[in-house]
Amino acid sequence: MVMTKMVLQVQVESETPATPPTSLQLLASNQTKNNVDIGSIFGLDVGGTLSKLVYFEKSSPHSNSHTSPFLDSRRRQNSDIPTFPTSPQTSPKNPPSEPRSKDTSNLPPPSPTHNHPLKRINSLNSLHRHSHRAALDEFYKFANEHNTFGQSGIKEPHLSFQSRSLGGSFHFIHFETRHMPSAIDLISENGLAQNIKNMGCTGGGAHKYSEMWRSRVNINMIKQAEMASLVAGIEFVLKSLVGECFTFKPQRSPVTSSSSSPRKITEEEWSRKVQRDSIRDRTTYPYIVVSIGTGVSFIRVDGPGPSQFERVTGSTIGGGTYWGLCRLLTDCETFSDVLQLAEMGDSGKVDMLVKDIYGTNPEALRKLKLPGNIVASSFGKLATKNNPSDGIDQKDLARAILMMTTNNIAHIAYLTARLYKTSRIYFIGNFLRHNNVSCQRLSYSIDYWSNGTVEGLFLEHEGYLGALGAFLLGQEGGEEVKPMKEKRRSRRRSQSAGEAICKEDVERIVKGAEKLKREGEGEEEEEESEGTTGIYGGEVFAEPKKERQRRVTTTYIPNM
Ligand SMILES: Nc1ncnc2c1ncn2[C@@H]1O[C@H](COP(=O)(O)OP(=O)(O)OP(=O)(O)O)[C@@H](O)[C@H]1O
Ligand SMILES: CC(C)(CO)[C@@H](O)C(=O)NCCC(=O)O
Repeated sequence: MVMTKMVLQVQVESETPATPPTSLQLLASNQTKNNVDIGSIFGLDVGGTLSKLVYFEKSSPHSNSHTSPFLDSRRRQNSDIPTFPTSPQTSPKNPPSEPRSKDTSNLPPPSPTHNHPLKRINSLNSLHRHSHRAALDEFYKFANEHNTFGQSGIKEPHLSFQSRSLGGSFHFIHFETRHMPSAIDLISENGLAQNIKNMGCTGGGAHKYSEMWRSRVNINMIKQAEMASLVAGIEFVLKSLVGECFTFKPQRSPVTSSSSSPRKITEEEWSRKVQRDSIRDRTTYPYIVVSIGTGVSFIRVDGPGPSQFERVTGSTIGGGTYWGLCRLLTDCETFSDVLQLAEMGDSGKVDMLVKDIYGTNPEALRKLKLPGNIVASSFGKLATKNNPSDGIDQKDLARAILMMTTNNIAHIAYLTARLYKTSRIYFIGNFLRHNNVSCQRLSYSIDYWSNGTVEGLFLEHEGYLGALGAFLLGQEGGEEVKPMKEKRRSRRRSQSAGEAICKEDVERIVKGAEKLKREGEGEEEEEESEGTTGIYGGEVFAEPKKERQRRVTTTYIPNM
């Protein structure tokens, strides 16, 4: 039976909340603030869908060490350090109860950067004052007593980590951005606003909601640029935390050159979670960051400096697309419900495969250089059926939308990495939260297309890097960090939101495509000899005639 929701429920949600402040809020905003400002413990990232709040809990001189699956880099220089183990059975988000030990003492200490180990952290030092301590204790009591807040606030205690260099712990909360007015109310109603004057904030909402924060609770948003915050957060966790970075690899060992017969590599096998090393030295750069939020941003990071990055392109097909379409086409009410549904679905019922177009004639497929069972067109099968919904469940739709979104991102990420000659792509953003299907598909796709020369990498704090960055940059004086080549940004971007690619993007892509074509022509014989390859289907055929060339600079930590 067709389960597709046929009725479109139009929910009008005020974009810029128009509700006037309540009397309580006005009272709060008019309140004379204390001579105390604990705002420097926060970093807020207000995105198109989710708002992420990081707060830093300064350790009191006698407090015990906070228990956390993550360790900062100072500790990893000792031997026998427990790390975040990686095994096929281990969910990336659920660390097993007994961490294994691994000697990482041979790793060099992290190189100092603009944001590590935060020497100029005067704003945090002032928090030791008696007056601040009382305000902090009040906030920590409130925050630590709850795991949920208001309409959609959720604390994620498993992500908390201690930073010895900063002398305290980071904690993580998120809520839906559409509930911003009630989030501000919550702060106000609990008497927390009077001790906060300035707060580091990033994301589009740092601008959009700044006036609301000021008028309702008299809190000033110290705005940090979105991409600079993301990069600062990434650099910080990569240099500071053991167990932060991981990828997925196949369960079986890769095909060897000695194998003579064609071998199927199924996507299902690409499920072995493997821990990856953090940033070691300059050879890590450049790398690509793909931030999969509501929309998708692609950033090239050239070095550890505060402005050594550039947002090189974007895609409108992101987490918002996935969640938006699923809300329309399924009955799921939460993002985690729809991910669970997708895990059970079969996108093959919806997607049109190459063999649906070509038939199974091996000669024709050989000429096309595509195997028959890869996807030719996402959702294409529905275009040619008499009744498109026949035999299709919500779970199949959820899976197909997930695959379509993920494949599209993987494709752009791979081309971006080729264009900028990088071997590392860090995928971040809350679209990947508890989303093993997409993480595995991204790892698999990137490895496959690049012939093992580029690696898709993931971070445990994937959704909080902007918030962490806003906190960190705020400590450094609160000045907005401008990306490199800011001047080039005077390039004309279309005013139309729908027109995602600007002229320079097109020129770059065309140049890149021409270059790839030239390279491809030069390598034609080699390509031929590598046999038929393809991706997108439930499985991929690889007919390698020679061993893959691995040029990945990442140090491989053997899976234990
Ligand atoms: N609880 C949730 N509610 C809604 N979406 C969720 C949830 N958890 C994960 N997601 C996914 O994460 C996406 C938002 O990710 P993220 O928080 O990184 O982006 P954002 O900051 O809101 O967006 P942008 O950076 O584009 O402004 C959603 O579009 C959805 O795909
Ligand atoms: C608008 C932002 C940067 C907000 O985070 C993000 O949603 C995005 O990168 N969207 C894609 C926009 C583009 O097409 O470049």
